[in-house]
Amino acid sequence: MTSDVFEVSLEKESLVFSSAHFITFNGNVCERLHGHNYRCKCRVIGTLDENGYVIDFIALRDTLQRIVGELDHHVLLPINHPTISVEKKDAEVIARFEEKRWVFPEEDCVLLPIANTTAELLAMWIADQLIARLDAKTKATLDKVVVSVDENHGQWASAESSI
Ligand SMILES: Nc1nc2c(c(=O)[nH]1)N=C([C@H](O)[C@H](O)COP(=O)(O)OP(=O)(O)OP(=O)(O)O)CN2
Repeated sequence: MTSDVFEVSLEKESLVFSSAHFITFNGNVCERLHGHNYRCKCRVIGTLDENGYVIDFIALRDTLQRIVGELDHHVLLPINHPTISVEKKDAEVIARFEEKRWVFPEEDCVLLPIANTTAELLAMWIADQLIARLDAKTKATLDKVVVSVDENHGQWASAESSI
């Protein structure tokens, strides 16, 4: 029996980020600012390179670790939200939703080009970052990346990106 398609996956204790966020749901319901100890894992599907790898575990691990490290201990804010506005001004970030207003030091925030900081959209952003940051050589044999984010003890959401 032969196989043309292989998969590697990473699920490690170190792939965590503790971040603050709030989302809206059902139209105009806006959560209070709160935090999660998020966990992240990924799967990469593809063919084998000359090493017999889909991708080097080490390259994948270190790249994903850097991405989640950039989210760790930050406030995550969506810049493509239809009704939350996010503005940078004088080294601060001001987020507004209806009558509510939050002001944070700019250095404490990560502004993300997504519509809501749901676990699904965080997973999508991380998958896109992972693909963008893996170098062209490493990406040569990859077909698909699946990133999963856990918001709260087993509440996982996943995003699948084809390359
Ligand atoms: N499919 C999704 N559903 C929900 C998401 C999400 O990202 N994707 N997010 C939320 C909220 O962010 C909510 O804050 C989730 O937090 P959680 O702490 O799990 O909610 P609870 O308050 O019910 O749990 P506690 O254990 O009491 O903190 C909702 N749904």
